Amino acid sequence: MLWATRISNIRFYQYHRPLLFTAPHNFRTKLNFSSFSQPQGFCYLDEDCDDFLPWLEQKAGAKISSVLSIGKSAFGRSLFASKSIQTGDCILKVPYSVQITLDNLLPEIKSLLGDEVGNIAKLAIVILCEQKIGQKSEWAPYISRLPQPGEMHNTIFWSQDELEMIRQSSVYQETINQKCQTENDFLAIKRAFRHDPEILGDITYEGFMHACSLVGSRAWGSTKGLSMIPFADFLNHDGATEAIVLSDEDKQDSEVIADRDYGPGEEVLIRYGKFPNATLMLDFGFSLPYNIHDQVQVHFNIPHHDLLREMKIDLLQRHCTPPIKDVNGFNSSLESFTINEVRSAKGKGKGLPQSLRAFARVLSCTTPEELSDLAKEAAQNDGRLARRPLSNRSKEIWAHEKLLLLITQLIEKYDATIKSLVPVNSPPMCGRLAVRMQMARDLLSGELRILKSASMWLKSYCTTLNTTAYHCEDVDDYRAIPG
Ligand SMILES: C[S@@+](CC[C@H](N)C(=O)[O-])C[C@H]1O[C@@H](n2cnc3c(N)ncnc32)[C@H](O)[C@@H]1O
Repeated sequence: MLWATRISNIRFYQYHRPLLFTAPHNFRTKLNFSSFSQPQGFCYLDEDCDDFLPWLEQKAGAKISSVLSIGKSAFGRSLFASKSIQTGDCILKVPYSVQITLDNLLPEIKSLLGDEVGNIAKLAIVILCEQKIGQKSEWAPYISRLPQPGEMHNTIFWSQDELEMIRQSSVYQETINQKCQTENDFLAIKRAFRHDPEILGDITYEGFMHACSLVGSRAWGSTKGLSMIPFADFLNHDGATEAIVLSDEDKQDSEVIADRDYGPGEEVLIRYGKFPNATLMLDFGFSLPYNIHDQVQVHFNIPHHDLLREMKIDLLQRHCTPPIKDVNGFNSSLESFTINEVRSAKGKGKGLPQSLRAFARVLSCTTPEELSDLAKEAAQNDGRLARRPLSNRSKEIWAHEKLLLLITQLIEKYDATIKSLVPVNSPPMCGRLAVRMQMARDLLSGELRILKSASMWLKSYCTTLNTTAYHCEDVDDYRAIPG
């Protein structure tokens, strides 16, 4: 599903859709298995799916799983242990031959679609073609089990009023970008099929958007491209687990290895990726109440009234390393910065991204000489700009107080928005709105938590600068995370 590069910068965005990510099979040796069992959801077998695994195994001509059953969870279908599972057991193997990939695109359709149509859209067309032929489709038992539009909460389906709840977060803009991309793909497909109306001539934008969201939330990306992996895609997500979907090129299958023991009836979860709630909401239509991978995007501008604005922009651009990508491929570029939870306010541990602090130091310069000193210092070191504390204490304090002010303002806005969200149990709240409001609350409180941790760190740093003798080499070990 997600190898995620999320749009993170309104000015510099390019559209990369996250997809579930399969790791190569030998990745299993690196997993750090925990062996204790935690109680999880109980299994309510999904009788509608009794025939699903036998059908898929017959199609594959191979055993896929003898320890998992499809059941009902609080979040749609899910897989549950049907017998005891031990840490390290292979719990399912889905051969490539029963996965849906771009190879399933009919040649007459493939030849009509150019490169302007993305792979998610192309795989969505495969799904739409199979939906169109209904029970005659060789994939009917799978296609008929996919969630219906009304069951999905990806932010692309949210109304403008619902989106207003998350305007504060970067996911708002990302949703608009994703809608644009889907519209562009739809128009390109309509153009491609205009002379052959019998091929999906009746395709609607709503149907296409639904199919794209199904692919985005259930397809895995690997070296062999994008694939929908029936049965494995009934597994729900837990951001803390180590179990992921692995690809075995030699055996030509996708596998999952248990990262802990499970008792019969326990829900088995995997990790789709180390995704913050913003990504989970955009691409999967859910959020976690407490997400350890949460992060927040902040935007910082050089004011137009700054007399050195052009010089500063020029300097930053000359020293701008290629956008740093974190583990999920998120960008941290010139004026948009990704902040992860800052673990310690006491000088040790991870601090704010260095790129953000560097930006603030450049901003603090008031003469061309100061800017040129920063450029010289960068040339004498590793080439990166303003990574060391400024030699002038007041400027170093000013730069960090400026950041603190920005973060404090954001905290106030987040606080106000969260307070404006009506408690979920206050009637009359319809089901769909209640779910989306809770997602908005999870998202904003997670981002607020990150901002508060950054604020604590900055306050502590400024206090240190104000209260101790200033030797910029000493504060240099007040660690910041690379970025
Ligand atoms: C790969 S599918 C998993 C199977 C899905 N539950 C079903 O009914 O087919 C991914 C979807 O499951 C749901 N989901 C997975 N993990 C979840 C979680 N931890 N909390 C809420 N919803 C979850 C979301 O709707 C997501 O888009």
